[in-house]
Amino acid sequence: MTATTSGDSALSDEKAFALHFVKGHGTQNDFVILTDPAAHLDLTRSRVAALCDRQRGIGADGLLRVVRSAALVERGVLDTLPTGVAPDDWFMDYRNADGSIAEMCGNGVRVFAHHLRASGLMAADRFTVGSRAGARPVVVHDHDAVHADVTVQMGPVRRDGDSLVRIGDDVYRGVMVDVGNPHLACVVPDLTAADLAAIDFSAGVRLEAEAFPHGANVEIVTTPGTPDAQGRFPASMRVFERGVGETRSCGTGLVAAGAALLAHRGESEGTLCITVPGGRVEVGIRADGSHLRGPSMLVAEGRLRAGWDRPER
Ligand SMILES: N[C@@H](CCC[C@H](N)C(=O)O)C(=O)O
Repeated sequence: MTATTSGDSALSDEKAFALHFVKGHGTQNDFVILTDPAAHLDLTRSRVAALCDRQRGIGADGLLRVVRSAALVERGVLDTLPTGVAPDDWFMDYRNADGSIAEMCGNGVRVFAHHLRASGLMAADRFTVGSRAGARPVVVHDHDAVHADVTVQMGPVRRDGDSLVRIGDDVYRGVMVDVGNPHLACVVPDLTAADLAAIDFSAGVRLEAEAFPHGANVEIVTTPGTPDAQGRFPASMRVFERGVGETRSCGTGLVAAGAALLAHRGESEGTLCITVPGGRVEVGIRADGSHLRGPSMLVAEGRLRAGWDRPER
């Protein structure tokens, strides 16, 4: 998987003057969306990091490139199409705020699907979004130009044993969960909402390197409460994302937390309603897959100016 390097594809060339972007978020996990069907943009790590920087660029937790799946293979960005992804599917080419590539982004898929519907790139409410972790079927329950309610089928959830993370002087034990990307989901008995809010992520998180050779996202979660009228277990979560830092929500992290919460109850299937700093999302875990349902907002759009990524004079 390599980035394209041809001279006609730089984000800073004359074509970039007309490069349109949309800014959106899913429970305040925010993204810059660039529509680039034929994969002409050269998304180098430093350009993505500059664009996502909240001082130097537009600012976001991540970047979503809207691209035809086949184009990524033709341009050498992907070696082959991931499982279940068809050449004509729209592909969410996801990058973290530091410019690194991640396999999947659950909130990103919700916002991506909303953008496809709101922009007219997709005419149906049910379709499949390609990701590096494979095909992700979505349902856009309702939408307008700004708001949407979207369900994403998040695929299999694999629990891989236990590990720990150090945050400041505290040690949290958790379950290693693979949702296409790696997570350590720590359910902390007796943790109150106030305790959760008081956790200090400012010095980052320290994982066991042998458990996560490629790093991981870390979720700290309260134990599940009494089910609501729809039978959904409530819980609260904060997350520290690989390649980003603390974010106000993380869709794959919510699914990982859901699996860990159910395991904590001695169960393998169920539905949860998890509160994060940026809002509330429904998570369902079943033997044959998982889902994430929640809001998406598209809040702004604009154009990048040519030369935006050149150093200051
Ligand atoms: N915010 C995302 C996850 C994005 C990728 C993650 N930071 C990683 O590196 O795995 C989500 O909503 O799932």
